[in-house]
Amino acid sequence: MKPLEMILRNAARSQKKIVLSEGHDPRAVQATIAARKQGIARIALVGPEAEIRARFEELGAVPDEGVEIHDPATSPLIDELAEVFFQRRRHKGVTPEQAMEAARSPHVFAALLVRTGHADGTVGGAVATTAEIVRTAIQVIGPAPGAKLVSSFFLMLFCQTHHIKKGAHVFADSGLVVDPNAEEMAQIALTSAQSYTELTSDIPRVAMLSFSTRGSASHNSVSKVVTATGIAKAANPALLIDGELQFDAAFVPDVAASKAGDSALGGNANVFIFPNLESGNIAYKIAQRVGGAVAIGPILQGLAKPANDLSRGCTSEDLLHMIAVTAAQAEHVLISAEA
Ligand SMILES: CC(C)(COP(=O)(O)OP(=O)(O)OC[C@H]1O[C@@H](n2cnc3c(N)ncnc32)[C@H](O)[C@@H]1OP(=O)(O)O)[C@@H](O)C(=O)NCCC(=O)NCCS
Ligand SMILES: CC(=O)OP(=O)(O)O
Repeated sequence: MKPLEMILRNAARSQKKIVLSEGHDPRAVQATIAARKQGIARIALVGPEAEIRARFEELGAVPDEGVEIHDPATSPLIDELAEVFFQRRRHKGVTPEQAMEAARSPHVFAALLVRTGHADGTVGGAVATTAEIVRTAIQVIGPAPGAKLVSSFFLMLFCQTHHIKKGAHVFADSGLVVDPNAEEMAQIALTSAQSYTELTSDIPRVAMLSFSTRGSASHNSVSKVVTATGIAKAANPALLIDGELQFDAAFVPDVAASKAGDSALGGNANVFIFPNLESGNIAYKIAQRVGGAVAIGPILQGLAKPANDLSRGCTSEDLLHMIAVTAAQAEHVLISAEA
């Protein structure tokens, strides 16, 4: 089964409640209608109620029983949520009044719904910037137990006829950590490998990317990738990981044979770890806009509960896919908690 079909099918089976923090955006309402029609998830839309209802009317639809609308301005949950925010941020000098003001912001309200168990995961960022969505997720939901670094990845689906290699690939970090040091790059690799397995049920093959393969160039940034690879290998000796490699040596078996004949990846990596956000963000947009890949993300990893971002250039279909991915992550949070 194709990875996206599998993710959509698993989401439909789990029936999670996913919050969209930009509930008034036409793409959010379109994605809600599609998610309900395909039975992918229950949806909570956060935003001004009148505007959200107007969007449904414009689309000739009405919210069904699987859709909740939460208007922070009138919500009966606001006191409970503001108190939770206050308790989470009082050590930073936040006052109860400031907590109430923060809780009325749709992104904070949505993250608080997840934090308090009123919903299973949240999606925003079709309008807001990544920085706003990520800061809210870190502050309200917080890192998973034992996780030091929150990072992000794109699930890249190569499914066009011209894609020689089809299937799901991970590009990380393409959305969040701007300039990771070696320790952080190793952490991104380890978490991304785990995310790949969670979403595809497949074995991760991790390439640590650089502009150099096996010492073909020498520079501090190349050394960083070599060190990061060593740290990740030491932390998880069973992980199939190699670096430093250029993208062609990680993706094209013939090039791998000539540039890195000893590589255990053999030019068949499926998880690509970029040395910094510049390369990761630019690479995903080129693969999407020139290469025709489906790009789902930025998917956040290392959080206690799922909270995901979008590109402001996203379509309602991208949002639908992100709802399904968020539901899949929520299912894994549940499984880990039960284990
Ligand atoms: C995500 C981002 C906003 C965090 O930036 P920041 O300036 O460090 O944020 P702040 O200093 O306000 O930190 C907010 C909190 O998050 C924590 N934090 C920041 N980055 C973190 C990370 N990667 N993992 C875990 N915690 C993190 C900080 O420790 C801080 O915690 P505190 O408030 O409890 O002290 C920043 O990394 C960023 O702008 N990234 C690029 C996003 C972007 O533009 N991407 C391109 C488009 S996708
Ligand atoms: C992920 C990303 O690049 O987001 P945006 O396009 O909104 O900046």
